[in-house]
Amino acid sequence: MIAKAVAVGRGVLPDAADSGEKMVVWKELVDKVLDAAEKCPRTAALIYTLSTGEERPEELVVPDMALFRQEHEDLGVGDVTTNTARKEVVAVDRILTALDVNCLTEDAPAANLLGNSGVVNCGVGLWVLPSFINHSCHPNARRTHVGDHAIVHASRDIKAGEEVTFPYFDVLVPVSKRKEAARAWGFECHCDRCKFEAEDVTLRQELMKAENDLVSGGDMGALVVRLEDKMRKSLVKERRKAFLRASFWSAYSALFDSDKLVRKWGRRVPAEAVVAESIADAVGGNERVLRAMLRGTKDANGCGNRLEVEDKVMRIGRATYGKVVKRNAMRSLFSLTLDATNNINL
Ligand SMILES: C[S@@+](CC[C@H](N)C(=O)[O-])C[C@H]1O[C@@H](n2cnc3c(N)ncnc32)[C@H](O)[C@@H]1O
Repeated sequence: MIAKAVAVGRGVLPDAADSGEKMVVWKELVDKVLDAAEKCPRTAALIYTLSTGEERPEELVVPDMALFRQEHEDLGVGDVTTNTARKEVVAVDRILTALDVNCLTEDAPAANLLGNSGVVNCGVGLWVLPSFINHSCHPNARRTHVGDHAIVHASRDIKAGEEVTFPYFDVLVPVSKRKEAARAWGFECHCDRCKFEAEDVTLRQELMKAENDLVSGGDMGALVVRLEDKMRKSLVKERRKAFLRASFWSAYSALFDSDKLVRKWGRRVPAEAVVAESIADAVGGNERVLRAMLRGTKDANGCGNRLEVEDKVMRIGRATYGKVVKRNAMRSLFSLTLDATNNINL
């Protein structure tokens, strides 16, 4: 429990009700991983394939996929990877850095957490194959956690040969914020969306002004109208429009959240569901986009007839929670996503 601390201010103090509670989840995970690596050479070999975030790109060897297959257990690990076979005793430091870089948390922007009866543990875990998934600000995948399972699924259509990517951090923010977040991870993001937003000379002035206005507050409706006008006049293509709408998502949602702003600016901006749909097509579905789509489709403004609306909502639902979720379960998820009063009847 949080209480008045012995030293100063507040602190965490256990009371009788906390007996048996886990104190340090991370340590338990580390102990389990080290134990598994000591007992099982294949597990150790798998963990040694992971990046520590410190290698030069040319040092990163593409692992033999045979290592990821169950039947590999019978083959003996020594002849499969070159950089792991020598390790007889587990390299604790190596494993700790790999865990730091590769552990997935359930509260990450790319994750949904299902089946915990509403209790969010924000747990941490290591899943080796998903650990190879890189970040993009134009991501195409998310994951859904159910118990110990991490299900990786597409959040928009993926072409054959296109790299599967997660958002490691919130991508519904402007490019400078995303650059900061990538730096905290220790890399520079060079995805197509970042390149466009950082380098487009026609839009540079407008985007800088919009970012400043976003920080300083003010009328978010005016910001959105200016951005939409500029994109229309500069003949910005749909995909790029969607990138910018995603970057200034907080301004769009502030506008759509306010009846006053909708009355003032509503006729000069695309409908909420249209914005949500374009963002989902470009950066994948997520709960915030889904919520906007559900709310925006209530008046079906610019979204087509009822069947088309249903189809679009289901598509973003599948992008958010995965295709494995059945229609009835999806309805329940929608009602959890929206508050009960806004519930839409699909
Ligand atoms: C979970 S690993 C992803 C797989 C990693 N690329 C590998 O080869 O094992 C995370 C690390 O990958 C690198 N990374 C991920 N996304 C990146 C991106 N968009 N640009 C540059 N490096 C990235 C960073 O070094 C990051 O710390």
